[in-house]
Amino acid sequence: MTAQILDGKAISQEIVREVRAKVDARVASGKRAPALAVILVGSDPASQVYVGNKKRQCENAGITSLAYDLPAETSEEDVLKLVAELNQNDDVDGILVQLPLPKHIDADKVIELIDPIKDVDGFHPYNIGRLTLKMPLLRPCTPRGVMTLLEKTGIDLVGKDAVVIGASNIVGRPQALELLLARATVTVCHSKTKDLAAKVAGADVVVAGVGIPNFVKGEWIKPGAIVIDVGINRLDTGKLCGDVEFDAAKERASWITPVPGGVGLMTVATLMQNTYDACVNRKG
Ligand SMILES: Nc1nc2c(c(=O)[nH]1)N[C@@H](CN(C=O)c1ccc(C(=O)N[C@@H](CCC(=O)O)C(=O)O)cc1)CN2
Ligand SMILES: [Mg+2]
Repeated sequence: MTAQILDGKAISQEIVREVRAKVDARVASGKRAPALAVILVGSDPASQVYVGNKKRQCENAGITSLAYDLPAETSEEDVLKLVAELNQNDDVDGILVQLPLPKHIDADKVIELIDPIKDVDGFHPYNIGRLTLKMPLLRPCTPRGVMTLLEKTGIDLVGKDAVVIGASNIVGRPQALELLLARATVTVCHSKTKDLAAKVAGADVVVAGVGIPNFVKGEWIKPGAIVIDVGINRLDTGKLCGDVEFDAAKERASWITPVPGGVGLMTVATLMQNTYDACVNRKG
């Protein structure tokens, strides 16, 4: 079996077009466009690419983006002060702090200060709590983007055995909650998991988000499984690759996401949806 490609490029463009239509209707009715504040501390090259993609998609979606590009030496106190100001600014609907932050800044502290109604990354304990309790409000972009990719492709998850590899706050944990909401049976694997190969071999759906190139071997994949690769690893050659051995896995899977061109693009498109949603939640 050769897998079909879950096309993050086409579906992310569709999502951004849908957001654009809603923003245009909103502006035509006399309301202002949604506004997103993006805070980038330092000059990590990957983060610069991601933030650049976010700003470009804001333009495509008709969302106003406000850039706060701060030097790496910015103190934690100054970042917290900026977040507090943006919380109070009625013209700002969404606040995003690009991760990772430099080591001297406590990311949990910064995230917890963001007003949950403006938390378009969905990382605040309030929003994660709501997702846990089956009452989602703003949902983390990567896991929500994965769910949209599956929904728009017509893939039903009810009753499927899903294995999530990686238990990070950004990907693994919220992804498990999303899959549970879609009524899959979910196993979360991490660095201490015993016999990962066997867990993966039993899975109808595999979501890999560990950040290690080619960590998931193609031969582990159950024939016909759906493979979602959240990893974006930069090789010394400059090439991007995922956490899954793509060429081998695609010979066994029924559906697979490419890297690049898969989940990463959905993350950014979902941020546009979340920013629109945050604006409507705040302003009607
Ligand atoms: N505040 C946040 N920080 C981080 C998040 C997040 O959701 N919020 N997730 C990741 C990185 N991420 C978002 O910021 C992200 C990852 C990938 C892409 C993307 O466009 N990927 C492209 C390839 C881009 C490239 O050339 O490198 C693709 O996969 O095709 C955008 C955003 C960590 N930090
Ligand atoms: Mg994300």
